[in-house]
Amino acid sequence: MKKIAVLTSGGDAPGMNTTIRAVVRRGIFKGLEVYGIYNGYRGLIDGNFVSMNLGSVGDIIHRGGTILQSTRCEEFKTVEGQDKALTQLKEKGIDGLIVIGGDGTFKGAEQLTAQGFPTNGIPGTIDNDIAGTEYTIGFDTAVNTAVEAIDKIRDTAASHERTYVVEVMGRDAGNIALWAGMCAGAESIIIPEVDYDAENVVDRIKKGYERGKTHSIIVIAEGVGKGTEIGKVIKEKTGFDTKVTILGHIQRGGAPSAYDRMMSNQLGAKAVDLLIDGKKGVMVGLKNNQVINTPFKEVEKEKHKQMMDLSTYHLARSLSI
Ligand SMILES: Nc1ncnc2c1ncn2[C@@H]1O[C@H](COP(=O)(O)OP(=O)(O)OP(=O)(O)O)[C@@H](O)[C@H]1O
Ligand SMILES: O=P(O)(O)OC[C@H]1O[C@](O)(CO)[C@@H](O)[C@@H]1O
Ligand SMILES: [Mg+2]
Repeated sequence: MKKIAVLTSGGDAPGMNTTIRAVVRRGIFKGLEVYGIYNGYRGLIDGNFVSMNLGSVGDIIHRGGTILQSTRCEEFKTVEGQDKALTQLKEKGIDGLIVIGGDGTFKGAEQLTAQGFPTNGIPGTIDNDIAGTEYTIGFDTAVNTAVEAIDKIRDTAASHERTYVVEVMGRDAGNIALWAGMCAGAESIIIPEVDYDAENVVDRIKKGYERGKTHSIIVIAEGVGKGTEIGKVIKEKTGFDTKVTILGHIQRGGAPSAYDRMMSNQLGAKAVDLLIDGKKGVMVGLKNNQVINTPFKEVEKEKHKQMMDLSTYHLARSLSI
């Protein structure tokens, strides 16, 4: 292994830059040449490669976003697209690839691996929805952003005796909603992993007002449906002044938290070390506080929904009566 390349793909996540830095610096430390690929799989197909040195990743450890840019690339899902990518890697003399992204990104990496190109993955997505790891880079920062926002909403909600529905990100997973809802003391948390019971949500709001609460906060994961629809139902059924706030992409930006930076460094370096040791076709991850690796095939097979530990959800409910 002499030359490796790194790319970021799918939705960006705080910590991607720290991870790029870790990959580049660990690679150089281990005597490798390291290339960056711009725009994820799009840049891989187009041959948009750049040579990276120690200075290329200076002053990015604390920055949100990704200096390599990220895209969603439909062409890469086709055999023709993957062939073009493999030709580029061959022409540039690259021996190994590291992809930073989410579940979709690893499906792509699995294809490259199946076609014989050594590829490893690092989980980078705010959703924390990847099987084979208990943590994905960016989740902690996103949750903290959501909690900070909900704390602010609570101030104004209390002043005006309002009910707020706050929609947070999570395409198919309720992890951000669960953590942010629990940490911000939401009355109800609505996530795709648990059947939505509108009557129960309304009931909890009414009971809260009856015992003198001045506000209610309902956190909903976007994967369940539109917060605006739920807001309408709550308003109709309670008669309370109900507002809806969609936090949106604010959750994807900002400086990575210390925890995200630590994970970026640990997982980034491990992905490089594994390639050097000849271990390929795996995603690095965290289990029981240990850095582990899981074959892409298994990452795909396991369903994240079945992995979610719902004890946290039930605990949150018991604390928000
Ligand atoms: N089945 C597949 N085969 C080949 N490539 C794929 C496949 N699925 C996804 N990809 C590639 O990975 C890219 C990123 O996937 P996707 O848009 O699902 O984001 P992700 O990696 O899951 O990240 P996030 O969910 O955090 O946004 C896609 O645009 C596509 O190029
Ligand atoms: O930025 P885009 O392409 O609209 O993607 C939004 C999606 O990406 C994520 O932020 C990360 O997967 C999801 O929570 C969200 O559904
Ligand atoms: Mg995904």
